[in-house]
Amino acid sequence: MMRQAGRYMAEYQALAKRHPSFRERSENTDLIVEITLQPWRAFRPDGVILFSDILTPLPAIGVPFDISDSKGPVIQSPVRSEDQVRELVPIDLDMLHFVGESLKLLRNEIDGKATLLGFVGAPWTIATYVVEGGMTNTYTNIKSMCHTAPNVLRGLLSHLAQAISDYIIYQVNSGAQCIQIFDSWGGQLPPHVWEQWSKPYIKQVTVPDFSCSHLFPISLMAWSIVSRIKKECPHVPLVLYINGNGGLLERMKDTGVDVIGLDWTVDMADGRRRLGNGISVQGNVDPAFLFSPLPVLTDEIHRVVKSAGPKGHILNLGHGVLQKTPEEAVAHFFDVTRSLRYDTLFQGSVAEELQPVA
Ligand SMILES: Cc1c2[nH]c(c1CCC(=O)O)Cc1[nH]c(c(CCC(=O)O)c1C)Cc1[nH]c(c(CCC(=O)O)c1C)Cc1[nH]c(c(C)c1CCC(=O)O)C2
Repeated sequence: MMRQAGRYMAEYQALAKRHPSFRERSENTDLIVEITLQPWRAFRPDGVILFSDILTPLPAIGVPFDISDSKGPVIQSPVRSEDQVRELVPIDLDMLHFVGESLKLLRNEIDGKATLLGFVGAPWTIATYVVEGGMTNTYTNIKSMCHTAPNVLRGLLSHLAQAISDYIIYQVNSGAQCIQIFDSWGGQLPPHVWEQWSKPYIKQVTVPDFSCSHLFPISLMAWSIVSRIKKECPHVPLVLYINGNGGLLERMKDTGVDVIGLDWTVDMADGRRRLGNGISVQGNVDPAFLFSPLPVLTDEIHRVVKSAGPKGHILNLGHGVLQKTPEEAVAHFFDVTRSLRYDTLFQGSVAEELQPVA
């Protein structure tokens, strides 16, 4: 369960008051470990997600950023020209030492009692921040770049895909046992545009793109994350999450990832039907149910688990925990989940049939 947009824990808010800079909170090993462990200590989930941000690796490729309380992520110099793309550097993992150190410490601390998750942003989603300079409702700068400066955008996405692949491998070598790829804003694209501008950089095949070779000799290939990770760390499950992915499910199937995150606008049973048996799913309780009376939340968890069926489902919210969510509702979510029993939920299905994905 993620708390990115939520910051719902009083303990986190108190720590954030003492350390008001997001960059400090997410780049100081002691703070990262402490914040990561807050929900683990409080709720004992099966998965512990590193406290970080999808934008954290940006300074290590030459793009400084900040996260302001009022505006969210801010990139001081948005990247929109060929020259700016050329100035990007290969990812300097030494600059991200705090991520590696934290993952190592967390693996020790968790001691096999939960799975430690790392995460990255997909190239398209990271590029929305790098090009727009921050959050946007319209994505007009980056969307128009697909037509006005396609080679510049391809160069940027290829650079990001390569950097993100290196960063995933670094997280895995440091102790991450599962990686979630957030293409949070992939759902802002018409599906055929997502196929062209996001999927190739995630997918399990390399897509030669020679049209820009005179501009970006190093990025002849659309760098694909999944193909590289599946080759170098075949044992690490990959989860792909796209916010608003109802229009994309069939198109996400052949990316090569192991699990597809569903947001709550997709009916779980429909989602499973559309995706077929070959792929696992994660989700998809509407985070707003955590504001409802607890028995309503209980029923909704049961409904989602039943609709997902007995195999290959990671129960989760359909997105992060919302701001101001009552902590007792989060505790209730985990209590209910722990009390679920396969034999009563899925009569006729035997527990041996279950194949955990992580
Ligand atoms: C798109 C995206 C971002 N960051 C992330 C995504 C993908 C997930 C999604 O689809 O929402 C991922 C993220 N960001 C953060 C986490 C940590 C997960 C956890 O602790 O459980 C994760 C998984 C910390 C954070 N990242 C951020 C916060 C809030 C700032 C703070 O606590 O000071 C946290 C805890 C800031 C951030 N960073 C980003 C946004 C949109 C914001 C929120 C801005 C706002 O609401 O003001 C970019």
